[in-house]
Amino acid sequence: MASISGICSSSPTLNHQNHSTPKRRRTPLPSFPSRPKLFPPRSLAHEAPAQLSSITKPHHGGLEKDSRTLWRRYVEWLYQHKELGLYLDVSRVGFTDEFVREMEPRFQAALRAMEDLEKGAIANPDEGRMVGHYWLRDSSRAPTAFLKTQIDNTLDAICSFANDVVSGKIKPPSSPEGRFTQILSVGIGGSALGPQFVAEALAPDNPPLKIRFIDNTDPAGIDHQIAQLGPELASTLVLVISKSGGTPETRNGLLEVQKAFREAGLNFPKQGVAITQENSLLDNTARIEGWLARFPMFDWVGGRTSEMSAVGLLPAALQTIDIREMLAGAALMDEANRSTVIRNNPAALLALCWYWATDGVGSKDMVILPYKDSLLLFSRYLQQLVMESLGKEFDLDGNRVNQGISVYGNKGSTDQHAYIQQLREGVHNFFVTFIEVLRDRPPGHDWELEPGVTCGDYLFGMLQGTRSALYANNRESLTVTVQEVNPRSVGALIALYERAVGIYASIININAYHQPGVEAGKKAAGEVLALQKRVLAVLNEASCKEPVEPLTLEEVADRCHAPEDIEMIYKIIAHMAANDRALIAEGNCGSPRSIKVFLGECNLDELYA
Ligand SMILES: O=P(O)(O)OC[C@H]1O[C@H](O)[C@H](O)[C@@H](O)[C@@H]1O
Repeated sequence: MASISGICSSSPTLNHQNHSTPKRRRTPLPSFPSRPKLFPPRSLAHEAPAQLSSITKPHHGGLEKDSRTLWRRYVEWLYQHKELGLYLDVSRVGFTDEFVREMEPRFQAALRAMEDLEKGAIANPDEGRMVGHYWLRDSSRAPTAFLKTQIDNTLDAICSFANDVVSGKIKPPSSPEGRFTQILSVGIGGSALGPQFVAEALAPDNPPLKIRFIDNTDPAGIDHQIAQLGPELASTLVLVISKSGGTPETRNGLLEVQKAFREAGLNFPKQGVAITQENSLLDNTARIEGWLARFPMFDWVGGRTSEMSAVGLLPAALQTIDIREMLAGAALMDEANRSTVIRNNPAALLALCWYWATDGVGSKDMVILPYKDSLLLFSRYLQQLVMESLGKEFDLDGNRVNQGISVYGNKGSTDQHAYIQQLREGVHNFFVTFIEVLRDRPPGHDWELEPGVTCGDYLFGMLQGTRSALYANNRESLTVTVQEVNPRSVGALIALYERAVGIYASIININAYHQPGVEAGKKAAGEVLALQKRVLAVLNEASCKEPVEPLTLEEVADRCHAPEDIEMIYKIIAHMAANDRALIAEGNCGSPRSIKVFLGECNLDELYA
């Protein structure tokens, strides 16, 4: 049985007295008259970002290649958080001193805005909301006592519930094991990506409860998860996670899982947990149906920054991941990111490099390359955090900017056998962020597969070799180094990127905390389903005729009063026919007929042969 003491062992508040202010190590270097200019300075427009794209970045004919100069730059700019053991190396990004000087005022303004945000300002003006994910790891910073109490009580409830489940005190009503052995998480976007990343990074090899995810409305994917659970459905704790409580994919997943419970003769509410905003559709459903537990999400926590809320903390705690250590790591990183000195503020340093590398307009992609299997999902997690925050059509002044930075990557050295070829020699449309983990194996577990060389040495060599090879061909990179993958370092990494995105968003003058674009997609999906209902009604009516009245595609479109949607109508019919959807004929006109009767008339091969 897993030790339950490890879940929420340490004291609830941060041990502030040993918080060491991050120090920059200065190796005394031979003095030289002035720092070598790595690039001709480039003027930076201070106008609205709309003009930013007019900047013509000086052709990077070549980055500085002298090794002694690079060593000096490495030492000069290396950020170290001694207590976290986290380093940030920006030396392989070629920004100039002039660039840093020119950006200083904008960074000071961004850091002031971040300070206001943490004090409870309406930092999400489009939705009129505060932005409070930083309060989740240091509730003393919440702007009101009420919010602080909510945060603390929720954390205590999470720890208590998780301890009771893991210990078997809370158990499923009827399961051979007599305890919960599985977690089925149903959620999407920020209600899945954080829990998935953290599970992959931190779950023990044999956790007391193994987690799996339904994060889509794909029937086959849902069937696969339920089939893999098999009889263990009876000992599965189902977490239904949705901040809004109304996301269609999550709702569909819930309905499908509840159907599986019915068919297995199981009582879903006794194994269901809801994590959602209070009084949401999901919350009310869970309350009325008497689910096992409900945990709140707060409107001032966005989906993509919810890993330190119940969304991420409950699934992690149920896997015996030490969530208070995650929170502590994030809090230490938050503290470092409040420095007003750019070079002592790792999040500001990241944002500075992102701006330089992408001209402040996203001209290059962000390739995330953790050289550690357990961090495989970090890039998927960052895709939402970075792209849903920065990918915006308008800035805060209404200028059309079409901003953003594209993110991709998986893990090294594996990706060296996939796309690094293009990075090394091909189109130069990216910069790389290496995530380096110094410890290869737990102490005493290392093994030399050849004299003096371990597997981890190869991984280290591959990372360093790739960094050098890319830089030799003028490809810029950052390196974030942690000692090992543990709750504290994962918490710190999450906090580092949450803050860097927030600072960068201020620099480019956009709202990082709303997502208007996704509503458009949801609306369009609703229109397709509404059209499908009209198509079915038309075909049902026609199928009542004896003999069946075959309709042409045009006739179906006309009867749907949607002649302009003829292509979508064809796709709808083709999809339904591929799934053998029968027409449930209205009234009592015979047995249901296959929709294929109509597809014949609508077959493109015949129609437009
Ligand atoms: O947690 P939910 O309300 O179900 O939302 C799930 C996801 O839906 C949308 O895609 C939003 O853009 C995401 O930010 C959010 O994480």
